[in-house]
Amino acid sequence: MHKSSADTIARFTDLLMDAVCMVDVDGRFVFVSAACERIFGYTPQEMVGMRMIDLVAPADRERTLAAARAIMDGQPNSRFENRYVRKDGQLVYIMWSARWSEADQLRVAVAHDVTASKQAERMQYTLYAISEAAHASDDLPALFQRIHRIIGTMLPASGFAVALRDEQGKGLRFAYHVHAGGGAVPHALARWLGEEVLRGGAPVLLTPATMALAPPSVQAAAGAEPDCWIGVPLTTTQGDIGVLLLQGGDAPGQAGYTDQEQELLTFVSSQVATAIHRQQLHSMLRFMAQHDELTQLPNRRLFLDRLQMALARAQRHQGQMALLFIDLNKFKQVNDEHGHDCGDELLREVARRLKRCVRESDTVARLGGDEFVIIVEEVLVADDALRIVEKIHQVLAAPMRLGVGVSLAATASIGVAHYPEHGDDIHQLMRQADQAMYVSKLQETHPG
Ligand SMILES: Nc1nc2c(ncn2[C@@H]2O[C@H](COP(=O)(O)OP(=O)(O)OP(=O)(O)O)[C@@H](O)[C@H]2O)c(=O)[nH]1
Repeated sequence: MHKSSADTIARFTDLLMDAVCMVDVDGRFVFVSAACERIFGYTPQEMVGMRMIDLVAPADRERTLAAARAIMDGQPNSRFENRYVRKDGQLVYIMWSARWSEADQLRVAVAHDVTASKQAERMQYTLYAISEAAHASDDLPALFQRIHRIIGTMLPASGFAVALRDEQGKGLRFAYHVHAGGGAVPHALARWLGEEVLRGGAPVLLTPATMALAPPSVQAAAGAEPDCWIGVPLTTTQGDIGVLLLQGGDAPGQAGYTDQEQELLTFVSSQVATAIHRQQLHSMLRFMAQHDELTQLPNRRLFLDRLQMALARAQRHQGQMALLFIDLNKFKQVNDEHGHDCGDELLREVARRLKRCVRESDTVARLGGDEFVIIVEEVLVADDALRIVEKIHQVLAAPMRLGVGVSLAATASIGVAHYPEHGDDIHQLMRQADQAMYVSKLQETHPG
């Protein structure tokens, strides 16, 4: 070709938005057009002579080499996609159109940067996945795990945490915190960053350069941890409900977070906040449907479920269990003499004391009025339940301070049913415990 027309073609090639590249049989760039600098971050002078495969994202190298071999075997490809690592460390998504020139022994290819549309696609997928997760999760821990997994596909992170405002709306409570290294306790830096984000109501990108913002004690506590973090507020229509924190990957040489990554996280954070808020409301409604409002103990419905499950467990393991029916004596008098509020406080205190008489795994429930029940699991001998009955009488006998100047002790009538001795279904056991309680009440009210 005449030199001046070759120069003209090269000039036009440089005007193209897509990059034209030529790669020799050894896989080295021998020509790249000007657009390469915009796409890959290297000047044409820097790129010529470099091995194409060295610029490809490691995860995409194997299939890129396979595609290059196929092209060199005479199979042109007009839609091959892979990712390159730019000079600044960012990933770019490229759609290639390439063919092999046998005469020149060169691969001639056009690179079209599809990063923006890939990111939009990814963002849409992420938003969709988060809203799916909100529907599919039964509780908050399950939702946090799903969100962690989804965001992990979008941004690298060695640590991931969700901190929510506590009930009083003042401090932060780490509701979820996972570190790739296995540690789960949020260290001082995460807590400080969370509080900063909440105070400012805006995202914070913490890099080695901005680390000096943290108080010296926090910097010292961070120690050798990688010090690149993004913190974004979780904002709903009700205001900021908490903070989402991401700690940079700790792979050697891994670049810290960028402003773009912070924007990305900020963009999805409102969807995350909505999902969490929705799940919080669900959990609250579920709790209200299953618990007694006054004492916060399980109500009759949850008690019946638990009893059914406890019985099934005992049957499966050939174990024993006990059911206690507890009815306060002369409770009406408390209301009549000291007022309903005082009666309420006594019921709350009785609930607290009953819980102290059994293990965490046992169930203390309020059936209504002054009637409580306890499911005691893994009973070894009948005496176990009797010991608990004794303990209940003791704890109720200690005076309870119920408001100004009122101090009362309570007494109760207690009936016990044992599985398997008194029946093998919940109705038989409940009948037995109720009758035993009634007998005890008669003895209390008509001694002798
Ligand atoms: N303060 C308060 N009182 C309640 C509540 N629910 C039921 N009560 C009252 O509890 C009292 C229960 O009355 P009873 O079943 O006769 O109980 P008691 O006085 O202990 O009678 P005995 O069991 O025979 O000793 C009633 O006066 C109810 O109005 C509540 O949530 N708060």
